[in-house]
Amino acid sequence: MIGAVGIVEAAPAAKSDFVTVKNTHFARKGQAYYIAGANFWYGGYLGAASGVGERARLLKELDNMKAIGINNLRVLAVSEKTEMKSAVSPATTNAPGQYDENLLAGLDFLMAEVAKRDMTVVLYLNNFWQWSGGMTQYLNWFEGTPALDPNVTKDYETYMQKTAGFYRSAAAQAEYRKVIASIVKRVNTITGKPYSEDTHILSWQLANEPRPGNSKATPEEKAVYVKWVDEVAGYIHSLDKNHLVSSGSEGLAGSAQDAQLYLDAHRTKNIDYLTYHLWPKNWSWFDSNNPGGTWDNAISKSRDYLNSHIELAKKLGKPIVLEEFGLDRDGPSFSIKATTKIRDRFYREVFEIVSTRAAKGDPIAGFNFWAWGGAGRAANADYWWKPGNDFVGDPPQEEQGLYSVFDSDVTSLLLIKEYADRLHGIKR
Ligand SMILES: O=C1NC[C@H](CO)[C@@H](O)[C@@H]1O
Repeated sequence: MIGAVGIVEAAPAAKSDFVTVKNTHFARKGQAYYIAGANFWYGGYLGAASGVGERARLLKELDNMKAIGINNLRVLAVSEKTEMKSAVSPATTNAPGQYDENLLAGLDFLMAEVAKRDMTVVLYLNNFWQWSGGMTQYLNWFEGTPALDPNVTKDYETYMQKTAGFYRSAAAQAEYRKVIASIVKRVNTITGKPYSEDTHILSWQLANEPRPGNSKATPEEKAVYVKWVDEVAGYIHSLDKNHLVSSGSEGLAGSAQDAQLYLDAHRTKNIDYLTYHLWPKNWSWFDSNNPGGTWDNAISKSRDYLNSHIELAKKLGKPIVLEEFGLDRDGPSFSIKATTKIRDRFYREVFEIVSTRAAKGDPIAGFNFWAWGGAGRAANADYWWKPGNDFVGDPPQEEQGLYSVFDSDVTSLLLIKEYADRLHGIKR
């Protein structure tokens, strides 16, 4: 198309080129679209032109993921500078209104390379946890409360209750919306394409694992959370008519075990599909020091969690994506030399349920395992991350090697490919 000044401009993408929801499934380019995805939180960091950027590594990681059928990446789009040791540095937001263009251009580079491989990306715009600064850092900026690091306080209940105060802070919400607008309305500096026109973005996601409060969240806290999800998702849709919006919820584990709350928070027309996460070890269903004695309990609860959330999606008539799940290496060990027999068995159990129910036509739209470690390697004997170290699938608040799938984990990669192929083969 010749523009007014004779510059050839790309014709706007057809609506069908974007991922859309068709009844209880995703559709893309006239076909049913299933996600065989990876969590790749640091993808934009690797894309930076300097500093933490490692563009050669990024291209290799994308090619290796593509080669095993991974078609979707879940990526951290925004991080906040913080004093907390458990958080990644640098950050895309150095202070309210001060954004790191080098890092944000890294996301541009990632999106340009994702497009070349015809992959899609879910971009999350905040974090309920501290490993990227997140909501607790917003509260430090705008309410003067300390940025809480549960790795230091060892008190998750207090952390969750305080962090949910983010939803009620007008000043924090105003900056959060400013950041959202700066990303959603961003023009990719590599491709020249507005993000709102990028058909390789599958959805904007409110945050990583937003929770209403702690396990004893009050009715008032739950109501604030439901209103926040609806209003922020509506705000994103007001900025971008093309893309889907999701919450980033873990499901019941992130909804104070309250199914009604999970349904109420995702009923709004502003939330296009449901998300859920599955963490048997984090939720104490599985003890990796006693795998034989806890496997049956873990897998039974996991199967129930996997299936019951698909039933909740049916209730709302929306697709659902299992966008996080993981288990640690045999031993347990953080070492890349440790085998992954138990994790592979768990992955297969998860993949079987997801792929079987997707093939049956149930509203499960796919998976993203947590998380792609690829060529990254832990740098320190204690397995903790320090600035300058490789990024791996485990963010800085966890040992580097805890849940990562590395490029040398051949049995895991073959398993992922087997089920990616199965999902890609579903015709609807
Ligand atoms: O979003 C998340 N869910 C679980 C991961 C592993 O514990 C964690 O690293 C991340 O905060």
